[in-house]
Amino acid sequence: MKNKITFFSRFEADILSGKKTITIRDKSEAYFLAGQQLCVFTHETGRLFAHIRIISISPIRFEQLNEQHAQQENMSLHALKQVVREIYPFENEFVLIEFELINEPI
Ligand SMILES: CC(=O)Nc1ccn([C@@H]2O[C@H](CO)[C@@H](O)[C@H]2O)c(=O)n1
Repeated sequence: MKNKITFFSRFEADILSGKKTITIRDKSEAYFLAGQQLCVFTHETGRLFAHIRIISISPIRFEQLNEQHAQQENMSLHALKQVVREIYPFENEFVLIEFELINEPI
């Protein structure tokens, strides 16, 4: 089982400060499991910058994104929808991955 995930580097600071605690992914990344510990890399350069533990993973549709998700992303709901649409222009079905930072290396 793959224990890696990548994020765009513009989200690194929010993840490391604990302000961003969810990510919305398409079904190509639906294989993660609650409890799993992941190494986190930047998408752009593949630099390891964090370790996280998956708290939960659940299906979600674009139109179900709400203010609570936006807060967990540390952005407005409008910005969150825009970001998701930029990354996944044609997708409607996603997985909501909730995570926490961990200190110990895997
Ligand atoms: C290949 C790769 O890295 N893909 C992605 C995909 C998503 N995201 C983040 O998930 C949230 C909603 O999609 C937003 O906050 C984005 O930050 C990301 O960082 N990187």
